[in-house]
Amino acid sequence: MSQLSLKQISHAYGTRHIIDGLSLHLDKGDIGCLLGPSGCGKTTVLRCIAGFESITGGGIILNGQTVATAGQLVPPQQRKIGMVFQDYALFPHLTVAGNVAFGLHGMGKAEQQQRVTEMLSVVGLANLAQSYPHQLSGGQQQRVALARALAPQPAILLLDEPFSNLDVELRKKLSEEIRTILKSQQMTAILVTHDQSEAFAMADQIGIMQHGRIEQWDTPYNLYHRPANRFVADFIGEGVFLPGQVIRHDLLEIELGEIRGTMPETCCLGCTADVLIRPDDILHDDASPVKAKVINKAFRGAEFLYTLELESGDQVLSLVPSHHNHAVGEWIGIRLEIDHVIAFQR
Ligand SMILES: Nc1ncnc2c1ncn2[C@@H]1O[C@H](COP(=O)(O)OP(=O)(O)OP(=O)(O)O)[C@@H](O)[C@H]1O
Repeated sequence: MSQLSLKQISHAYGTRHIIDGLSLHLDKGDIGCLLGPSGCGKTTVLRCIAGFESITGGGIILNGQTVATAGQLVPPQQRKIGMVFQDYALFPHLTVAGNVAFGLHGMGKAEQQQRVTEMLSVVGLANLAQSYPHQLSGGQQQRVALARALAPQPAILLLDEPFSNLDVELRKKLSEEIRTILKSQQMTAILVTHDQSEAFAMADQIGIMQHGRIEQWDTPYNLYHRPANRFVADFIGEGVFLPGQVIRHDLLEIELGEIRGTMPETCCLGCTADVLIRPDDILHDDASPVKAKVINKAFRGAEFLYTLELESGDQVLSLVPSHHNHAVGEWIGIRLEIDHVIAFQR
């Protein structure tokens, strides 16, 4: 069942067009994410959904109700929206329980207390109900903020860079935990971030934004393996583009060998295409006749990410199990093992 639809929405600050005919759709219980470079308009989209900004074109439909069109705006407090921000925004003078109860006015005392207990148990903080925010860690404070936002059972939850004040390890853990909590509540949510691993850990659908538009709205898997254009291919994951000759409509040749797969229509026979090579497409293989020189290496625990120079001078990346510890300057054997072609016209 559809919970949120943005239909060709536009927004301008004065004469500056920030959002330009942007559409997306979420069903109930879906977690969406807007991911893109700084300034592309992610927060502005969130503010339009919340009702803090009006739109200059298109429409926003939330839970079956049109909440915004050009010139018409349902005020934020009538939209049943929950929000979680990066700075937690907890009330320092209220206990954890008091913070969670804050949005529950209009409810009987006993019912309110029951809801607070239930939400604190959902976020795993039942034992901290009487603590104050300053007595909690950053991750715990963010879970209180989440419980507070979920308590009034909003139609949708908006999360604006919710983990950016936390260290990398905690971010990863908390994004997985919060996804589990949202799914357990069947809560529809939109997350804004510029951290790809956060987006991948949390979202069912991700919109890659550039200049106020969504370049591709898709699952994390498809964004990585089937990027719709060069911008998305560049933005998502790691990799390099190598020149390739289009030999047939289903065959390309690059320096490292032939690649089979369906070519995009824009790549004509005989043309040179730019072929995306991910680090997991290049395997280290001592027996391979193809050699490459180690230019750089980054230790990642289980793996090294090697930057390798081919004979032509072009560079590729390769993820290699970290017990293969080669020195910079060394030539190592590599083999191309690529599942499908991602190529764009030059
Ligand atoms: N209140 C405002 N008045 C004028 N321009 C604004 C206002 N808020 C944002 N902008 C501009 O709108 C553009 C989009 O801003 P927005 O905050 O939506 O981007 P973002 O993708 O969320 O960026 P970031 O990742 O850096 O938070 C930016 O160029 C910004 O300078």
